[in-house]
Amino acid sequence: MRVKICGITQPEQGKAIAQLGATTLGFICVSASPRYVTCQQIRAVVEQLPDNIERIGVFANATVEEIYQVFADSGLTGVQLHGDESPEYCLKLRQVLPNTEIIKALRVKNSQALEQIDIYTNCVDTLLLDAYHPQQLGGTGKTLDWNTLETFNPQIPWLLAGGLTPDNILNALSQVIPHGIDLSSGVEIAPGDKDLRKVARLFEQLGDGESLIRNS
Ligand SMILES: O=C(O)c1ccccc1NCC(=O)[C@H](O)[C@H](O)COP(=O)(O)O
Repeated sequence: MRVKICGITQPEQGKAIAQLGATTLGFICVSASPRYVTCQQIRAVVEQLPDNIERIGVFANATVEEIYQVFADSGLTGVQLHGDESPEYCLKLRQVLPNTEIIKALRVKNSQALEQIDIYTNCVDTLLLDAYHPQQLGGTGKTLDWNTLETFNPQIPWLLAGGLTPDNILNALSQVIPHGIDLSSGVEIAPGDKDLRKVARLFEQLGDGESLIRNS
């Protein structure tokens, strides 16, 4: 199973989290976030990582040109769109960054919100479902209603996000079958400062629950 730990800010923490088993690290490129990192900070983390670790830049309502510039300067392998980006915008970004994974995050307010997801399946590589929060775009620690996702089965891979922790991950994965998971505040001491003991416990839980994780 793909495991993305998001909101990495420190090189030693990025390296340790990759060693613990993360397949993917996320970097917040949204300046209003307390987890915001510059290209220089992303590069400092990337330099510590083995090549097989995916490195995703998280953007919200940025211009294609802004994303291109950060992408060129920081050693990212993919882009996560966490704002109100349209399918047309996603297609334009795909032209500008071919051979780059594009993840569209959708903040799910209710079960109707799931209906609009189909319009993205031809425009991006991966979907990410996050919890809705009226003021914040992400990293909120709020969980989705996993019951509403029991039959969710889009045509492209998807990641479950939103308030996941080492304590609730097996419960979530007993109800929902994503291709991967994404955690941020649930493995933190403070925004941007990851708690390596919590990350280690997450991987212990995932190891213990292997038989539950049907889509690994
Ligand atoms: O994490 C942020 O600060 C953030 C700010 C603006 C846009 C997106 C942001 N995070 C996106 C993520 O991928 C988080 O991992 C996701 O929202 C889950 O967060 P959490 O509920 O804390 O696990």
